[in-house]
Amino acid sequence: MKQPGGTDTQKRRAGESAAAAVPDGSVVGFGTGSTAAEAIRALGRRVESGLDIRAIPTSYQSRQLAREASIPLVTLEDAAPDVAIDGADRIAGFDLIKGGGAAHAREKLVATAAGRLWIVADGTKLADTLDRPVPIEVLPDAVPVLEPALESLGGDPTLRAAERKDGPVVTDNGNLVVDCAFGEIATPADLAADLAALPGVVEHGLFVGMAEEIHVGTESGVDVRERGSR
Ligand SMILES: O=C[C@H](O)[C@H](O)[C@H](O)COP(=O)(O)O
Repeated sequence: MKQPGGTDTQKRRAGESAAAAVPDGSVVGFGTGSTAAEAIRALGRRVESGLDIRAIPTSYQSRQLAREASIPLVTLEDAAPDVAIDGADRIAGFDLIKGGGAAHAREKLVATAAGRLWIVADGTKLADTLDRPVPIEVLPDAVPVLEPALESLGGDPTLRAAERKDGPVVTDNGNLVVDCAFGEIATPADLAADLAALPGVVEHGLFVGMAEEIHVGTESGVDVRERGSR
C-alpha cells in the first residue's frame, strides 16, 4: 500500500511543484522516469485547464505520456525549449547522476538546449557525494574497448542487462549502456571530462552544474532549492 508522504507521494509533490512553475506559452523538455512522469501528468492537468505549452520529449516513455495528456509535441528542429523538467538518480548539491532509465543522452541534449534544468525528485535521491554507478551510453562495437579504458579511470564497468529479455538493454538510440562504479566521486567535473573524451562513449550520466532548481518532495511538502540562493 502507498504510504502518505512515502516516495510515491514525494515524487508527485515534486512533479506538481515544478509543473506549477511553468509559464504559459513555454516549450518544455520532458525528462524520463517515474518522477518526470508526475510532472508531465501535472502539466497535462494544467493544459486541460487552458495552459498553452508544447513539449519536446526525451524518450519513447515521455512522448507517450505527453500524448496521453494531450500535450502538443515538437522537436528541437521546430522550437528551442525554454526549460527541461527531469528526474535524477542521485543528487549531491546541484550535481547529478542520471540514466537509470537509459535516457540520459537525449535528456542532456534537451536540457542543454534549454539552458534551464529543473530536477524533480523524492528525498531518497539526496546524498553528500555522488556515490552510485554512472550510466554510460556506448556504441555497441565499443564495449570491449571501453571496459579496460573505464577500468584505467578507476571504474568497475558492468554492461546493463535487460530485465525482460535475454541480452543487454538497448537505448532508444540503438546503443548499449555500461554502468560504471567509481565509489564516491570526489570531483565529478573531472570524471565527466575524462568520460566524454573516450571514443565510443555516446553520453555519460554525470550532469555537473546543469541543474538550476531542484524540487524535492518531502513527507510534508516540497523543498525547492535554487542554485545561487544557497
Ligand atoms: O534515464 C532516466 C532518467 O535519467 C531518469 O530521470 C532517472 O533515472 C530518475 O528516474 P526516476 O524518477 O524514475 O527515479
